[in-house]
Amino acid sequence: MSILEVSDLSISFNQYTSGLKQRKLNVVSGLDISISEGEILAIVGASGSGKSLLAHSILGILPSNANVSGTIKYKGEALTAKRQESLRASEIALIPQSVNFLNPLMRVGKQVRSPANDKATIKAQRAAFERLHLSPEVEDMYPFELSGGMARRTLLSTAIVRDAKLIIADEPTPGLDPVVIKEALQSFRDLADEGRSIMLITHDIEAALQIADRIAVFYAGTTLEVASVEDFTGDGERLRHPYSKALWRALPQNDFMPIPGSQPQATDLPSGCLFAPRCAFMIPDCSEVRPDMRDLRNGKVRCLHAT
Ligand SMILES: Nc1ncnc2c1ncn2[C@@H]1O[C@H](COP(=O)(O)OP(=O)(O)OP(=O)(O)O)[C@@H](O)[C@H]1O
Ligand code: NI
Repeated sequence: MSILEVSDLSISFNQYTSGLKQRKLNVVSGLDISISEGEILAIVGASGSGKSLLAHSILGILPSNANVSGTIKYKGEALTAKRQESLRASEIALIPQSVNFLNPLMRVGKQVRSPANDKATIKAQRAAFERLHLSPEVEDMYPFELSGGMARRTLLSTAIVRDAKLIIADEPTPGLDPVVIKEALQSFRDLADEGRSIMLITHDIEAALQIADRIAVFYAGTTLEVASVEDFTGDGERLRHPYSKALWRALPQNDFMPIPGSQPQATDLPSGCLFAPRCAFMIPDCSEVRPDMRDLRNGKVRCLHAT
């Protein structure tokens, strides 16, 4: 069963331009994803493709000038603002993109346990630190004393102590050395194998492929494909969307050929398929119709002629 289901999510921002004119900036449109119990869904996509906004909309922490439409269901029930607030403190944990999220004035052990500070929580915090290779002294440190890797592991231990059921990790590995990345990724896999669900947001397809079950490929605020990890193989012949194939081939161990062109801006989205202007397989229809997400070979794709 899906623990989280996002359907047809769109997010726009009201912006004032010169002369107090208002315009609506559509940054996410028609986005669909789901995560099952014990599953790791990786979200990959270029900077600005809407990954963090998806995370923030699930948690209900978008800025006040955001307009949201579509449905987000957690355990089969719609996530209302009230439910989001109580789940944020219990079952759903965000490991934010910025480590500035840590309170600079509070010792990290206390912070990880907060708001509880009873014996059982102290025990759980110490066990989580041990599990993530944070030595006992770290408990009494302040955030400025932590390295980037330690800060990220501290944030992850918060989710473990709280026994979160759904962990949303937004870029948990940038700037870490390869050994630490490997360890951090393995801890995500272990947590999923215990039955938790994880949304892993990353630029790093190779990292995602090491631990995820499925990968959602984001582009210009929508999902172009959802594929299982096994589909990323060979020349990319099992992938469905020309963009996912091109991303796969652009990896260093493959052809290492970048995709010409760049992702369109929210102010200037093409009217048909969002990828059409860069697509080597584009036909005239592609610039007229925005393709719906459809099921294809045990995955999903948003492309008129993917087979
Ligand atoms: N408060 C806001 N007002 C207007 N536009 C915004 C706002 N927040 C985000 N955006 C725009 O929405 C788009 C998606 O942003 P988002 O942070 O989700 O990207 P991302 O995929 O997480 O990128 P990155 O990989 O760089 O973290 C971007 O183009 C961004 O400029
Ligand atoms: Ni982001």
